[in-house]
Amino acid sequence: MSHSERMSFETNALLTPHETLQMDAHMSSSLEFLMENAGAMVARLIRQHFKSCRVLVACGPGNNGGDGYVVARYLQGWGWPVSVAPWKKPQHGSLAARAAQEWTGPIVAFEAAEAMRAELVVDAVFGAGLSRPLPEDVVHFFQHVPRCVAIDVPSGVDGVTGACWGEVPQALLTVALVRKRPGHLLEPATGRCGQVVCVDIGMPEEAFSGLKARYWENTPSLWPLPLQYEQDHKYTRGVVSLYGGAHMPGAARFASDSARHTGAGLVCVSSSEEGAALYRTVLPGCVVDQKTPYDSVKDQRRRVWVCGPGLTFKEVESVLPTLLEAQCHVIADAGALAWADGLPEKLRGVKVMTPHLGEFVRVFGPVRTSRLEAAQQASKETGSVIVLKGADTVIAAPDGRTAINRHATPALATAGSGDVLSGIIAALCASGMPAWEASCAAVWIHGEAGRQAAQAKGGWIVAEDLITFLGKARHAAEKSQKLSINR
Ligand SMILES: NC(=O)C1=CN([C@@H]2O[C@H](COP(=O)(O)OP(=O)(O)OC[C@H]3O[C@@H](n4cnc5c(N)ncnc54)[C@H](OP(=O)(O)O)[C@@H]3O)[C@@H](O)[C@H]2O)[C@@H](O)CC1
Ligand SMILES: Nc1ncnc2c1ncn2[C@@H]1O[C@H](COP(=O)(O)OP(=O)(O)O)[C@@H](O)[C@H]1O
Ligand SMILES: [K+]
Repeated sequence: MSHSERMSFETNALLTPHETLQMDAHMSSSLEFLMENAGAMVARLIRQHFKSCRVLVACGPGNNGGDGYVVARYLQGWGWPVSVAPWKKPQHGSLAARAAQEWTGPIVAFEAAEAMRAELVVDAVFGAGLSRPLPEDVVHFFQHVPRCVAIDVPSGVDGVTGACWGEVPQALLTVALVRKRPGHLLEPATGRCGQVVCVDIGMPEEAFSGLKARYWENTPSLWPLPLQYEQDHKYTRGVVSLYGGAHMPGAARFASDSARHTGAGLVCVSSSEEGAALYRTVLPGCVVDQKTPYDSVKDQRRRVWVCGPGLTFKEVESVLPTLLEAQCHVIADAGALAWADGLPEKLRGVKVMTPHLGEFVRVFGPVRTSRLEAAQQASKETGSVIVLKGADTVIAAPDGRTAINRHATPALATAGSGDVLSGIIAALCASGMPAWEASCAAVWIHGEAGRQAAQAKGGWIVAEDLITFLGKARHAAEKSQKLSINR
């Protein structure tokens, strides 16, 4: 197995059900051993999280159900009162059927009355590969469950998109096997999973051979940040440019301050005569000029641009086409996205787009699949990195790599927070990071700054607070990277 293959399935890689099936096919002779380990690990976690109580294990006909029978056997072995409720029996001769045969304890009907009698229900009905609506009797059963622990996912969760095939069980704890799945990190599934704990079931390394990770949880090990060197000067750190609008200077201010606080060597702001006078006063740390976009792009150091925060349609119209023609690295947000209302081709050549869902729909039309797939599709079609913002921000690259970020806080839901993000992305692009890595890193640093600011300020912050924590947030990412290298 090559180094890059091993790296690509590091612990922050996310496994799709399809990849799991490929692994299982590769490991067919060890599946019984893996199921035994999976069941044992889930049982151990239950013992860690709960006191001995009446447990009902709800088992489906597939391998998820097979894991359930093993859990039941372990808990019973430790003296817990356990029953199993099979939704449907496993197919004769299957792996799950063998696990079921080894269960010699009580078997009860799969019905709501049994669910109500239990103090804890283990959901081993369906795993993450379910691709049709939950059967009604399963929904009805779980409506009467007091406390629930789910194996793999709560039954009915789509392991890739995080969509729910109907009313899925509400788990307190979800046990992911081998690696988390994208769906564990995406709404609405995240809200149904409770705490997600990933367990090692002894999957051998060769099971990953031939597989290439495409999904990752956004963590600092995904994107090495450039270091500071003795010989650094402002131009080696990178220059960020932006066009400052004459009507909403706050947005340009947030983006430019954020770029500076994240480490950009220099931030240049071009504006109209009226705007430039204002920006000279409010942005003393930036170089402010009245150059036309046409003249600005002649300066080869000014390759990275934020376009959109605080700009009107007319202002975008007067700037963005010139930047794209000059093949500048453009981070398009806010006004630039509104300018492309229903016409994503107007943004062709943009390196990174940072829409929230409303802006995304405005540019690309209604989301008919899932947010995840829609972002991936839009990225593939436009050739831009799409940062689809939200509590579960999706960062999709045109080549299919997709990161999901949960390193954030609801404290970020404050006006100007998006402008801050575009400034961070620009600073990291200007430092030489490729667009997808820069975007992932920026989203993480943004989330970290939000968390630190919220902690310092008692939970309620504004965009200005966020900016003051960006240096510390970048440092936290660097520290985490050093730790993972030394591990
Ligand atoms: N490598 C790993 O990570 C390991 C993973 N392991 C475990 O494997 C689990 C995945 O197992 P799995 O592939 O058998 O899927 P799972 O969901 O159990 O069963 C699907 C079955 O349900 C049936 N079915 C579905 N919907 C239905 C409906 N509406 N009405 C009727 N039937 C319906 C469906 O029928 P079919 O679609 O064929 O008609 C099929 O028979 C995973 O979650 C994890 O717990 C471990 O064992 C160790 C190693
Ligand atoms: N509930 C939340 N949890 C985590 N992050 C959030 C939440 N709400 C908003 N954010 C983040 O805050 C930022 C808001 O951006 P945006 O909506 O563009 O704000 P604005 O346009 O006012 O600057 C995004 O990065 C988004 O991911
Ligand atoms: K399940």
